[in-house]
Amino acid sequence: MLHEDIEKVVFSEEQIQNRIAEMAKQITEDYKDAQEEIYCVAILKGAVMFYTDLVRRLELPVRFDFMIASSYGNGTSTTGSVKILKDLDYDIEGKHLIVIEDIIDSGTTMNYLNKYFKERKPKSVKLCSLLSKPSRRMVEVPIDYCGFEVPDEFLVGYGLDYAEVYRNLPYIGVLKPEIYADN
Ligand SMILES: O=P(O)(O)OC[C@H]1O[C@H](OP(=O)(O)OP(=O)(O)O)[C@H](O)[C@@H]1O
Ligand code: HPA
Repeated sequence: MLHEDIEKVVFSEEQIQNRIAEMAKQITEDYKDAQEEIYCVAILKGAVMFYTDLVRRLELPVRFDFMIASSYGNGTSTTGSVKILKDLDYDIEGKHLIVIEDIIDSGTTMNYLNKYFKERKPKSVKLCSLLSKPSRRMVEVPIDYCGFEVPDEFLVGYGLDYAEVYRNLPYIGVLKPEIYADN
């Protein structure tokens, strides 16, 4: 039903947590002289697990904000159109922004959101993504902090869903082929 649907584990819970600790150390170091709050924006829903694990390890004054963006529907490839279902709560003009994503795949979502953020004139914007799938990229998206590069496989777990299921797995894996409705 849940674990039984997984063909293989790609990143274990331990591998994910170890990498997040390294990323948090790097970000803490990079912003240690900022002397202002860092606005950490999660792009939900996928980034929920990564966000909470990462920010609790940042030794910096952080402000939480959340956007909900969606473009995948129930399939395994982007629809190409990004819907913002929830906007930022704060005015980010003149602020340091770190955008926190679970995965950059085709790049469509972040390409769209980058333009949106830049129009709001933050002091700086950096992108932090746990995963990057470079072989699927349709638009270039610079990633400042990347956890792991992954091959061209549809991944689930640790926030990543297939048709809204499997987000609560503590590891990242690949589903058995018979699970996909579009197979
Ligand atoms: O680089 P891309 O091809 O745009 O793919 C990346 C985006 O896809 C996923 O979101 P999704 O639209 O599935 O919404 P979700 O976060 O609610 O799962 C993921 O969380 C990223 O935001
Ligand atoms: O591999 C993926 N898995 C789940 N959601 C995604 N959104 C973009 N790529 C993926």
